[in-house]
Amino acid sequence: MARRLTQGPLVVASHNAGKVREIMDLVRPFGLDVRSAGDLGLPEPEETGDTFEANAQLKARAAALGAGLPALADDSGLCVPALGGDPGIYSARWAGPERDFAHAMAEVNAKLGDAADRSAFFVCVLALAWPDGHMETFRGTVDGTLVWPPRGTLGFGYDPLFVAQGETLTFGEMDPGTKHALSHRAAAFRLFVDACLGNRP
Ligand SMILES: O=P(O)(O)OP(=O)(O)OP(=O)(O)OC[C@H]1O[C@@H](n2cnc3c(O)ncnc32)[C@H](O)[C@@H]1O
Ligand SMILES: [Mg+2]
Repeated sequence: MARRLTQGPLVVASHNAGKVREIMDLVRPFGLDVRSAGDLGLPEPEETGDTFEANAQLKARAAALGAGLPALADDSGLCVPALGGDPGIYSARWAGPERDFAHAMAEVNAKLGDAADRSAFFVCVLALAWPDGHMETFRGTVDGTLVWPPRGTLGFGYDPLFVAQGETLTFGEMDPGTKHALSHRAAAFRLFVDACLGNRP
């Protein structure tokens, strides 16, 4: 049995504005009092793990200890089988310190070259840590293909490159509500809700 999150403040342990916006959208119907790590002035820990789980857990743990509150962290990325799973856990790092995703998307496309396999999937691991060290972890994925050139200005990160299976618009062209019906983040979030909130509207 997962530990339930009862009412009270929850920290969203991310410094990525796009992610924080999506997580706030997903959390809003549950009426939780949510604060972001940035609002609380929490530092951004170094992501030294070699899995999405390890990185999500270290971010959640650092924020829970820093704030003295339960904290939800998200570690996510784009995995491309033809590139051996890259950029994967290095998705943010491929964009460099400037977080230049035009550059990162061009890098993915250049490395793919004329590969026949343009399949890709997004992964999102959510980790919920309490200040006493308890942790719950959830993983969601979404399969799709990569287009070139990038399309759309909605979303963030690699969204303009990615068309989910069965769709025609990229995540960058979709309104947020449509992305939430399909995304890796929403899939992980549903597991989190079922396990830890249990009052899905
Ligand atoms: O660690 P935090 O502070 O949460 O922010 P971050 O941007 O560094 O986040 P990650 O370490 O998890 O890196 C994941 C990167 O993968 C990309 N990514 C994750 N989810 C995405 C999504 O829904 N759409 C597009 N790109 C996404 C995005 O570029 C992120 O920067
Ligand atoms: Mg990060």
